[in-house]
Amino acid sequence: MTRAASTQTATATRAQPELDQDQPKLAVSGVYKSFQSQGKPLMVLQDIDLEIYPREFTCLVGSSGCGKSTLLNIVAGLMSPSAGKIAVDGRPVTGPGSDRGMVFQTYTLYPWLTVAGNIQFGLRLRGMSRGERRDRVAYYLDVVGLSQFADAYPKQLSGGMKQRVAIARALANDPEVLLMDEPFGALDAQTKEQMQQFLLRLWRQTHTTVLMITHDIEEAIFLSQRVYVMSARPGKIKRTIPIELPPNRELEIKLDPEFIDIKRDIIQSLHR
Ligand SMILES: Nc1ncnc2c1ncn2[C@@H]1O[C@H](COP(=O)(O)OP(=O)(O)OP(=O)(O)O)[C@@H](O)[C@H]1O
Repeated sequence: MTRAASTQTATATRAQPELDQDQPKLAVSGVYKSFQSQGKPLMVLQDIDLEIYPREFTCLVGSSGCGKSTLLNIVAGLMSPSAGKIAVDGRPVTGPGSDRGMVFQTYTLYPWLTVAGNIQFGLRLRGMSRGERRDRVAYYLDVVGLSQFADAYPKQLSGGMKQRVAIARALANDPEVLLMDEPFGALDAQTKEQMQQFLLRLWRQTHTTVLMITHDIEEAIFLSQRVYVMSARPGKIKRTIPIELPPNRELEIKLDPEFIDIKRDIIQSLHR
């Protein structure tokens, strides 16, 4: 088999794994988190339970300071919970791991590496052969529409392009779950909408399981199958809202009465 063919096969295998839809890909059970603030405990998360199923795109919304990033950092293994458990495919999370890819709001690309160098950084650390790395980088550059920019440096890219590289870098490591913390928060309104369309198309192509934080309620509805609404501190899951819109969504759907009803419902939940 040629290398290109073997990459295509590997990619097809990644895109359509055997799935047990009854088993959550990511399970968060009874998570609490307190910090010490001015000598006193500050409870930030209280009894958080989440179950995210294979291929689901889910968003977490909540007011500023309610503990969204804290929760995502705990799921990423960057912080320990005060109580409770996290599991990916039933395996307990005890620290960071390649089963969870992370994309942050601020650009976290290595400025001294090219776009291709950034995407293959983790693959090199994992000891992947040069040929495999080259194929995988080419595949993900194509997926995010940046093949022409393989040799460019981050400073030569727009904000939206940098985030596409960050997403490609996370996906190239084949994570079981993609975690995103306000990935489009720093972009202007128009680029943000382009990125939402891009991310939805990408998700339809790869069917990665996603947990994303956003302040933007329209963004959450547009992208998700399910939206979790958190209460103000201490953050609890106040509501879980299934988004029963068609999977093939275009931006115009944001003007649809059904979309607006869901938005009103989420806003009222946040204010209640
Ligand atoms: N390391 C820390 N030590 C003490 N307090 C912390 C620490 N990290 C976060 N906090 C506090 O925990 C609370 C939740 O913070 P977090 O960043 O998780 O909220 P958030 O919902 O993501 O907010 P935003 O939407 O504004 O980003 C805040 O009051 C914050 O000040």
